[in-house]
Amino acid sequence: MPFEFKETPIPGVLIIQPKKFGDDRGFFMETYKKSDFDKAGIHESFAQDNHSFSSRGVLRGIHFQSAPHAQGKLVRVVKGAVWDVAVDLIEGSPTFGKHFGIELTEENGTMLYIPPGFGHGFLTLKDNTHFLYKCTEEYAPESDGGVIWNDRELNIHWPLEGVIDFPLISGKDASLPELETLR
Ligand SMILES: Cc1cn([C@H]2C[C@H](O)[C@@H](COP(=O)(O)OP(=O)(O)O[C@H]3O[C@@H](C)C(=O)[C@@H](O)[C@H]3O)O2)c(=O)[nH]c1=O
Repeated sequence: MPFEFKETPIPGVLIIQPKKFGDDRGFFMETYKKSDFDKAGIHESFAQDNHSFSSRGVLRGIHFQSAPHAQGKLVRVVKGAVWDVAVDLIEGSPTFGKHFGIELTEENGTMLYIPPGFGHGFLTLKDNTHFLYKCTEEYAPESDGGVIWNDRELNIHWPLEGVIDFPLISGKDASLPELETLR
């Protein structure tokens, strides 16, 4: 199989390592294949592909879309590096409020699958970071939701040291509510 799927401490969140075929020209890799993802338990189909570009120290998140537009996401970095975080925001989940973080870089090519209903955010660790992701549902701004990046209860350790003193965030993200409001 051209992918290695690894479980994380949060059921449903998967680390996916694609296999790179390098040669004199560069490399080739598959980044999504329905049959292999199905075998690994990812049965959702994807409806939208996104690409964002950020300078170093940008923090986007923590975002989700609520039902019926909840989005599963398959995320990766093609240039630069991020600290990527998935947060379980599924009501009644035994791991509600728990998060998983991982470094995704141009070099490691690692991908993360974040199930529908989860929150997602990332901090860019390098300048000129290009972030690509597939979503299982289309953008539905009326279903937009989020949690503030530095929520005390979530207690996410964003690796800001050596990157930036305070992350660059959008006005929208600066006014996101605390986790408590989702209960
Ligand atoms: C997400 C999105 C935004 N937009 C528009 C709305 C707005 O004018 C502009 C920027 O939107 P945002 O500020 O929401 O972009 P951004 O902060 O990059 O939002 C993204 O953050 C990461 C963490 C995610 O997980 C994504 O699902 C998405 O929520 O792009 C679309 O047209 N389609 C989309 O799918």
